[in-house]
This record gives sequence, structure tokens and C-alpha cells, in this order.
Amino acid sequence: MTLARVFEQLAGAAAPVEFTAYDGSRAGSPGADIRVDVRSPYAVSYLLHSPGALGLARAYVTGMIDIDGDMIAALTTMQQILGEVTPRDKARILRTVMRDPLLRGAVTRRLDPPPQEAPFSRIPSWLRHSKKRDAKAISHHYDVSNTFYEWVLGPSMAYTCACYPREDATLEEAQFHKHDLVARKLALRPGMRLLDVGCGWGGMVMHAAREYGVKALGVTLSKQQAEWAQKAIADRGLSDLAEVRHLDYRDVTESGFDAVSSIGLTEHIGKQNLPSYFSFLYGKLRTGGRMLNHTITRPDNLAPPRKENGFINRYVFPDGELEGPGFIQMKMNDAGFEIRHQENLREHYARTLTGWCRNLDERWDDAVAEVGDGTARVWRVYMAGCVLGFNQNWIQLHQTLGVKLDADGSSHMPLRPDWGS
Ligand SMILES: C[S@@+](CC[C@H](N)C(=O)[O-])C[C@H]1O[C@@H](n2cnc3c(N)ncnc32)[C@H](O)[C@@H]1O
Repeated sequence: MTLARVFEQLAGAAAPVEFTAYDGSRAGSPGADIRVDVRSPYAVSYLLHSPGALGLARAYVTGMIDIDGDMIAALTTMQQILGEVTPRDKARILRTVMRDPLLRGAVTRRLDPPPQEAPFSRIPSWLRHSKKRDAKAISHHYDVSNTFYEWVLGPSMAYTCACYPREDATLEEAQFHKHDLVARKLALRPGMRLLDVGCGWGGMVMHAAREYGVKALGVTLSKQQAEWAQKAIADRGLSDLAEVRHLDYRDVTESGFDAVSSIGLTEHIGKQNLPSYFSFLYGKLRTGGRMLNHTITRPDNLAPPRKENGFINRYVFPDGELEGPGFIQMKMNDAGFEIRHQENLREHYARTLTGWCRNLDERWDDAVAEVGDGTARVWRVYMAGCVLGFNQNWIQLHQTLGVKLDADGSSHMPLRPDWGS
């Protein structure tokens, strides 16, 4: 039996996928929008020996399997296919594979993980997140290439969930709207001081300075981000108001800020450290000041965190940890914040990621030349996979607004805050 037929056997003859393989075989639906090319017999080894979807990801990252067509649609189809495979199907396919001498040789050999896997020892959560280890983990993901990120993210250089004000809003409009929503929730006014922790390429800092006349300080652990942001601030004539430092947020010495924003940093903090993280941010605010925490969450508040050893942790965000919205809120409360508002932008993140996937596909050849085939593949499969994750509610996105009350309990909030939608 040819290799393409083996895959067809797995997927079912009616699957809307065309399979081709290194042995010249073809199967599945000819001319389908999704084309899967098995380029090496060793792809089967990854598929059989890695848990869950990790095998498919490894085979794709190494280029042993190629996926042509819309990646989001391809992963959706594969998810359906794999979800329908029974243990009996697996046993039958394994028997077929073992009859082929080349495939048998490939399957019985265990392969090393692709080099794109982050070189981090898997240690318990409470041992992670030293400043040194965090700096390495952040560099692994963010110090890839600013040019690559410009192509993927677009001019906003915002690397977090956008907020789409209308069905037909562009990614760029939605990123502007997100920054503005944060600014409005924080009630930014000219002359205020904002601290933006985990500031990325400086999008929020520049928005606050340009649109609100706010003096804004951003800190990021990524050297490349800081360099890009510092140049952007100077180029845009915002140096009087905006500043970005290459710094761990724990090393910010100033305090008395009128507002604090944290947009996409909490995912890197670690469950054990959430109390000290929120206490630190609380300590940075003046009384009456507001803090907006924007983070990916999981839809439950159960312990322990799930899939710590999956593809995302190994290849994309080493040491990343997600908690439920209730848990985040509880830890903010316990640090002293009064919670005033919380909202879930889950569907907005699926749209945002779809925009990034489209951008990457449009510049695919350039991206491969810039960061290498394996790294470009990691981003392509991770971003498309996350679209499924947000659409199917494995993950969510919560903005939580807290206030540091005056000693007399006054919040300085209007009775009905109106920050629009
Ligand atoms: C997903 S990015 C979000 C960037 C930006 N806020 C945005 O919306 O585009 C996460 C950011 O958190 C930063 N970060 C992670 N851990 C940090 C730490 N301990 N101190 C300072 N920044 C940190 C990263 O360097 C990165 O800039």
C-alpha cells in the first residue's frame, strides 16, 4: 500500500484533502483546497511517538509534512479527522505501516525533536520564572526578527488581541481601538503618568502619549522590541512623553503612577507569582489609580494548568501559564485591587490571529528567508491552531479593570463609567 493511501485510510476517502507522498503516491480528493504532502517516511515516526497533536506539529515544523492551502481550514479538517480515528483504526494502520520495510524502519526509530523546540528543562512551576530564565524564555519567542514581526503584525506592531469595533474593521483599526479601549478604561488624561508592563514594540505607550498627552513608560524583557520601540518613539517625535526600557518589570523603581496597563504579560508570569506580580503593580499606583490587565485565560479555574508540555510550551511560549478569569480576578482582589469591570474578547482574538495568519501567508517566502523555514512553520501552525483554540473556547481573553482605593474607600469612578464598546 502506498503512503498516500495510508493517510487516506486514516482520514477516510471522503475527506476534503488531497494526499501526496515522497513515494510518488496520491490519494484523497484530487484538487482539494487542502493538500498534505508527506515528504519523508520519518513523519510517521513523529506522528506515532509524540503525544496528541505534538507529532503532527513536529512533522510539519521539520518539513516532513507539508500543508498547502489555508492553514486554519487544514487544522480544522485534521482535527475532525483525528477526532474520529478509533483505536481499531490505529491498530489497522499500524499493521499496514509495519508491512512496508521503509516505513517499518522509520517507525521503529525515535527522532530527536526539531531544533526549534525551546531548550528549557521542564521543572516545576514554582522553580520557573527567575529573572534569568524569564529573560531567556522571552528572548526565545520575541527576539526572532523585528522585520518578521512587522510582516506578521502589520504597522501597529501590536502582538495581543485586537478589539474589532465593527464587523468590517481592519486589523489595524482594531488594534487602534484596543489601545483606545484600554486608555478609556484607565481614564487617561493629559499630564497623567502611565506604566505599561510588557510593552512589546511600544504600541500602548505611543498611543497614550500621542492620543492622550500622557507621560508613558513601557518596559519589555525583549531587547529587540525595546530597540524597535525606542527608534519608533524618536521617529514619531514622541520622546518628550514616551519611553521604553529593556527591563524586567520587577526592576521598575518609579512609583506613584496614575495608571498601569499590562497587555499580554500575565501569560508569562506563572501561577505561583501572580500574587507578587499584582502586589507589585498595586504598589506602583497612586491611590485612586486604575490597572487594566489584559490576558489570555483558560475557561476554568481548576488546578493544575493543562498541557504544560504541549506544542505551545515547547516551541512558542516556554514557561507560559494560563489561568481562569476567576483566578486572575481573585489574585487581583487579594493584592488589594477593587475589581470594577471584566470582559471576555475571545472572538476578537480569533479574528486577530486570522489577520496575522493572512499576513504571514502573504509574505511566506520572505518570512522563510528572514527567519528560516522551521521558525516560520512554528508561527504558521501555532497561530492557526490558536484560531481554533479561541473559536472553540479552549482559551479566552479577559480584560480586568481594578482600582486602588483611597484610604476612605473612595474609588473616584463615575457612577456609570462610559468607555464605549
Ligand atoms: C505578548 S507580548 C505583548 C506586547 C504588547 N503589550 C502588545 O500588546 O503588543 C508580551 C510582552 O511581555 C514582555 N514580558 C514578559 N515577561 C516580562 C517581564 N518579566 N518583564 C517585562 N516584560 C516582560 C515581553 O517582552 C513582551 O513584550
